[in-house]
Amino acid sequence: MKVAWAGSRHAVEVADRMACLVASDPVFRKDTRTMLSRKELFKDTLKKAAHAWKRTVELHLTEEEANLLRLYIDQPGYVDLHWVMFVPAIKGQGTEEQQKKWLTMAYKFQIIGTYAQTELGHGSNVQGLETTATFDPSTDEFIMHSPTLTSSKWWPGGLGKTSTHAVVYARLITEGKDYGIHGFIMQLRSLDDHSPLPGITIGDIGGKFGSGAYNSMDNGVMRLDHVRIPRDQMLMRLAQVTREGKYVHSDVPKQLLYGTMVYVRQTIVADASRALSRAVCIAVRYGAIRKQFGSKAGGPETQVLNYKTQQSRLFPFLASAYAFRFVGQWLKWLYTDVTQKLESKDFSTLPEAHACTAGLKSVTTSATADAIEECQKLCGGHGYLNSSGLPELFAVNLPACTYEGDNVVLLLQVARFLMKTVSQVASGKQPVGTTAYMGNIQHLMQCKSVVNTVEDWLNPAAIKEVFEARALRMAVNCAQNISKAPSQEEGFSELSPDLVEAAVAHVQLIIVTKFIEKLQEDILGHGVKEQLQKLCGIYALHLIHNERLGKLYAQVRPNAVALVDAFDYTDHYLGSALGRYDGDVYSALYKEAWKDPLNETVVPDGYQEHLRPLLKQQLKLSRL
Ligand SMILES: CCCCCCCC/C=C\CCCCCCCC(=O)SCCNC(=O)CCNC(=O)[C@H](O)C(C)(C)COP(=O)(O)OP(=O)(O)OC[C@H]1O[C@@H](n2cnc3c(N)ncnc32)[C@H](O)[C@@H]1OP(=O)(O)O
Ligand SMILES: Cc1cc2nc3c(=O)[nH]c(=O)nc-3n(C[C@H](O)[C@H](O)[C@H](O)COP(=O)(O)OP(=O)(O)OC[C@H]3O[C@@H](n4cnc5c(N)ncnc54)[C@H](O)[C@@H]3O)c2cc1C
Repeated sequence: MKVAWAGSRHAVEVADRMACLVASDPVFRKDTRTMLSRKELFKDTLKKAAHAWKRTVELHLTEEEANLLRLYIDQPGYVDLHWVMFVPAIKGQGTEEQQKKWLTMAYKFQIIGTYAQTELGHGSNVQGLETTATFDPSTDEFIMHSPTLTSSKWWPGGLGKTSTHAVVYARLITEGKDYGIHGFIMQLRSLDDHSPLPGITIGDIGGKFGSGAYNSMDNGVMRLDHVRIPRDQMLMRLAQVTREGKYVHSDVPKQLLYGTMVYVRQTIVADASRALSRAVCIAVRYGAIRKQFGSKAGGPETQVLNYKTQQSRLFPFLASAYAFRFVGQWLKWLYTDVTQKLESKDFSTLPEAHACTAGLKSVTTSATADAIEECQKLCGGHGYLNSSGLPELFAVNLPACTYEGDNVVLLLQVARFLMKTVSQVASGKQPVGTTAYMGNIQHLMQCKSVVNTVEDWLNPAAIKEVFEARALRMAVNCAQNISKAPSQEEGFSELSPDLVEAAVAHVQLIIVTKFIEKLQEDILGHGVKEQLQKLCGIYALHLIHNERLGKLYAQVRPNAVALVDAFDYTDHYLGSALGRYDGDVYSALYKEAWKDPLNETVVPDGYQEHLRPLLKQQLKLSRL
């Protein structure tokens, strides 16, 4: 099962090696992270990132190994933005010459970069950004400027205190005309003493949800006061400004400006499956240890994992973790395929790639945030302790519903794509890829489910048809209602809640389909495929048919712990007293409690000042 989860034997081996490297290095300790002040936590992040880089160089780690090392360190920081956004933005939007110049420095960490798009006033509406880049032909430079308070860059990770450079998104103005949003490489801080360059005001935007968690990241604010940069620091793969100031657009679609976001959304699906699997791992393992109430008087107490209510809340998450993992692996393939097509100037699959990455990012991160919260409840009181690992896991993954595109905004993008596809089908065009099912419109609009018995629900063809019919009927229903509105735009706006639901149904169909396709592959190991078939059934059916699932849950229960062991997480990475591999939960919880700074003294700070006078006063009152 570890191989099925990781994707290959090689993937299991590398992940194991990197996880153990991190777990055995004292610099990467994280058990007291939630007790650090913001300043201490930030410094700890700098230390870990520098140490990770040192180890990467010393051990000559490959890119795959270095990425895993960063993942298992498990502490958000500026390096994430550098590798996940800054480098890909230059790769996707820079010319070959620009890539050579900037990536050479970025790959050696001679510069640290971030992705500065969002502003105080606009995040979702990228076309509404206000920062300006005005070309000055007299000096062959762009003047980068924040004209209003709301144009302040706001949120970019690593911007606050660390980044030396950024890809900054700004409105390109030349020859008096506004050509809209484009990307520019800017140096922000001196490479000698790290002070901001003239005209740049920069800082951290402040503490965030939860303790520890995302507070390790210096999300930043930046204002630009007529800062000049050379013309060749505009990213010029999609469009160029000539020496004379002429704007020239390349023959590539302008949506490629959003390409970095497509790339990152795809990686976020993998992050979501990982976060969900960690929460499930903690809740399942703990559920096997925690006992509450006896079955008969004097008999042994019941493992809480044996309660049917516990199973019906928890096993859909276990199934979702596997479902998201497999769809994430497929999405990575889709992204690679689209990138290869783009390189040979075939842009036909771009809209589908956008819809798939946006939709899957949205559905998987929303489900993951909800599930982590529920896992906390599934662990009872102990789940609420920081030492369970769940509060931090929740706080770190909650913003994934917002960053890289608000989840509702992204689902509306999927809905727009679906409405276009429905109208193309109506005019006789055969849809392809993940919308191919819409071509089967005659049948799917009328068909009745072939399901008669409980067992029929486990037939993959039946499940798939149910999901196809549901998604198509919801999309067609929306399209029909939009066509009755005074205008397309008004109809879309009025029906947006229904459109979001239709988009979710389409995305869930993709997830179910990819799980079913995974089961058609050769899967090694005795009983592994059978377990995955049960999980696939649970994932699909819990979305539509909750009542009949009890039997499947009972079949999964004997292997539940093994199914989370297959995620192959070290105790260090899981970071949870409740989810420990050895099950020694109570001594771990007890030991963790003593690490709290409040326990440094027996009598707390503040006793003399506040507690004692209060108690003395009560003493006086009682004497009265
Ligand atoms: C302790 C644990 C440790 C864990 C470790 C952590 C691991 C770290 C891993 C990872 C780190 C990641 C850290 C996170 C970092 C976060 C970074 C950010 O947040 S960066 C900002 C993102 N900002 C957004 O995403 C804005 C969202 N808004 C948009 O994307 C757009 O503005 C949008 C789509 C909402 C509207 O776009 P329009 O204003 O141009 O309007 P329209 O008309 O809708 O679109 C025009 C056309 O372009 C297409 N389009 C839109 N987006 C596209 C795209 N991306 N690709 C292709 N086409 C696209 C559309 O389909 C439409 O096409 P037609 O004209 O209908 O054919
Ligand atoms: C932890 C974190 C890290 C981040 N890192 C970066 C970074 O490195 N670089 C960067 O540039 N940005 C970053 N961001 C910013 C992030 O990308 C934006 O917050 C995100 O795109 C959402 O935009 P917004 O904040 O403007 O939300 P808004 O768009 O203001 O959303 C507010 C509400 O309005 C709703 N809404 C908005 N538009 C519509 C619509 N058309 N129809 C229906 N409902 C709508 C949304 O659903 C939401 O409920 C980060 C954000 C966070 C939280």
